[in-house]
Amino acid sequence: KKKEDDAFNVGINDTPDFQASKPVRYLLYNVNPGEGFNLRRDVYIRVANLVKLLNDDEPWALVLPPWGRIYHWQTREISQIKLPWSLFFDLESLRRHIPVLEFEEFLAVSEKPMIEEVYYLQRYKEGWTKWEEKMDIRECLDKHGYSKGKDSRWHHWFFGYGDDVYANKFECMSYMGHAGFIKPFLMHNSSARSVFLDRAESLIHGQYSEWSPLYWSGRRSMVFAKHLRDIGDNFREKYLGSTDKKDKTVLDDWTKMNKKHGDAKGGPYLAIHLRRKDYLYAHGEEIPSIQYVPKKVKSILEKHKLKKVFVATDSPDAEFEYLKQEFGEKVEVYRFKPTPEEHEKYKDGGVAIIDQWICAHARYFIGSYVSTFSFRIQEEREILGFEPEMTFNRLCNDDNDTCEQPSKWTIKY
Ligand SMILES: C[C@@H]1O[C@H](OP(=O)(O)OP(=O)(O)OC[C@H]2O[C@@H](n3cnc4c(=O)[nH]c(N)nc43)[C@H](O)[C@@H]2O)[C@@H](O)[C@H](O)[C@@H]1O
Repeated sequence: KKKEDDAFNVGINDTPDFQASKPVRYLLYNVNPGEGFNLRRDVYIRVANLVKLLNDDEPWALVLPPWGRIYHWQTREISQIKLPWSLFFDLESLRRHIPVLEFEEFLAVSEKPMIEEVYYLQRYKEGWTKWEEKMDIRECLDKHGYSKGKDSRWHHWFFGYGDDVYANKFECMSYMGHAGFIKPFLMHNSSARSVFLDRAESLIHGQYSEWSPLYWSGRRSMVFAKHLRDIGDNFREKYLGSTDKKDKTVLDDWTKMNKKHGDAKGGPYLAIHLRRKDYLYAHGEEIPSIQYVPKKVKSILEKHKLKKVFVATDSPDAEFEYLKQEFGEKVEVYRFKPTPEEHEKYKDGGVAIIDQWICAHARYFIGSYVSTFSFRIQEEREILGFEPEMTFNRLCNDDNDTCEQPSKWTIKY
């Protein structure tokens, strides 16, 4: 009990008095295995805000799902499972929003490596014709990867911890609703100390969408880990002539930041996120081919009197070298390459975050069509206080220069 309270109390400074009398409960979750890193970040905000709402009535802590087995993390030479959130994010900042703990911390405060109840969220078998919020325990519809052993325990991969960790109860739940809609169920239909919601992407934002201050509180709390920010900052200073003081992008405790559009100036470079690889199949018709990129970017460089371009991309080196050539000698083109030690330590996920961080500090940013990787950069720039015109941009395909530009999801406090 003592250990549990310690885990809950880390960083929480507004715990209402009545909570002291109730033992903390733990919410765990996971997302559809096929989803990428940046959609997972969005699902975190939904679940975090559910925990925020639960804490209005009783003490709950969110157990952070270890990172691993993400389709896009393709560097085979490095191990990329059981990664803690502290590798990518600043836990102190997350804890200024809600109580969180790493999965291994949860195991350490648990008497047994056991999760009491698992609910696997799924669709309604009969489909739906009108949107209404509802939830029902139902037969399982799809392959879910949980199996009941002879020991009556439920077994699963559990982020790579499945040899030890098990669940006592497993059920499928058809669910249609925003994240907060499951709160009464968690409070009144379950008394489990730990509840695991699998396929948590089924919980939608609802009224707590990108337009709401609550969304943005969750989003603002997702500050990148300092070791990654430092690498990005060093790169900015060394190659792009960019420092926070000069560029007016100084980061403070997020709960104290309230930047206005135009407060941030950004470094003297244009950044572009060029999503390639599987994107060419998924959205090939909406993005330009490599040789068109410089043609489309040059006029923007001239307009903003910029001579440096930073490229964040998942494309192979040869494609980047080709792009560099196409820009010609007058434009300096950069890409971030980690040292082997940095790559080993911070993984593909960390390298991608460094790319996002450098893009977030550019004077002008151009993203890729509907990429969640680009969306998260746009949000970072909203937090820093850039003019929306310098952020919500994308390149059209080769035959078009007047395609629809990204929606301006501006920050709300
Ligand atoms: C086609 C769809 O695209 C969706 O991706 P999209 O929203 O761009 O964004 P993500 O869901 O983050 O997935 C893309 C992943 O590819 C890598 N990646 C992409 N761009 C860069 C980059 O500029 N630098 C670095 N270092 N890495 C990059 C990175 O691992 C990133 O998490 C996917 O979530 C869906 O599963 C599907 O694949």
